[in-house]
Amino acid sequence: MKADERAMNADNRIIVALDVSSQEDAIALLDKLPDVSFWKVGLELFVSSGPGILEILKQREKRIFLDLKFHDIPNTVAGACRAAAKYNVDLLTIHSTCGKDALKAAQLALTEGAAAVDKPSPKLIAITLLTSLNSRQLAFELKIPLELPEYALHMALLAKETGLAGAVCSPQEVEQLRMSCGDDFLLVCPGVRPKWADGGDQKRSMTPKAAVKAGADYLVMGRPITAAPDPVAAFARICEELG
Ligand SMILES: O=C(O)c1cc(=O)[nH]c(=O)n1[C@@H]1O[C@H](COP(=O)(O)O)[C@@H](O)[C@H]1O
Repeated sequence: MKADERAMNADNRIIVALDVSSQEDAIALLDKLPDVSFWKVGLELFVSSGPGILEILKQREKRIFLDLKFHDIPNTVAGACRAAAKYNVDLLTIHSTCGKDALKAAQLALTEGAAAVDKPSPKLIAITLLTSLNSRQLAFELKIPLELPEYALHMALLAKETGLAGAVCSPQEVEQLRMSCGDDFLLVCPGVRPKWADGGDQKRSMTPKAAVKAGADYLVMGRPITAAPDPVAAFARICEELG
């Protein structure tokens, strides 16, 4: 995505996470927030209610981020990507820590899978380091000897070198990743928190405005909107803060 495309409306930049456990609850959120144009279907909803929600989102002409965070051997992630291609979603996730062979196999299978069903290929984006982890956990639980920013950059570059379309990173690393990965590399940031929202389990947060200023193409937000007492007002307030 080029810089001019990045200068889009605030509400087009926000991807709202449909982190609910049933299709009925998901539809209730879609009904409540008709102005949201980009939705994320993640593990909770996909595992509990299957792919039906994707068809519903398509019927409503919404863009879809299918966040299944694949993490497996090359043959398995390739099979999963080939199968996911038929859903005709916009974004799909895989962990960079699968390694280059798996990332390459996944990208190739996704492209082939999309061509086989005559659909555009979803953009495959790689998780660098989950936003729920901090540098202490990286060092002492995961035993990664690199500093956190260096590790996140390394994971993003692995994805870029393998031909993936972009990466998922915390807003705290997005400026550095943007500088190193260039303007054509899609950078999607979860772990975004307005000042007035609860941080929850997110450890490397920034405000929506700061994240965009630092170079994020898209912001992924769930609870600050969906668990707010008034989700419509929360979404409107975030759009207003983004300017
Ligand atoms: O891939 C993701 O979207 C993701 C990656 C990551 O590192 N951290 C992260 O929070 N996410 C997702 O972003 C969403 C954040 O939700 P909230 O914390 O409720 O805003 C959740 O659906 C997470 O699964």
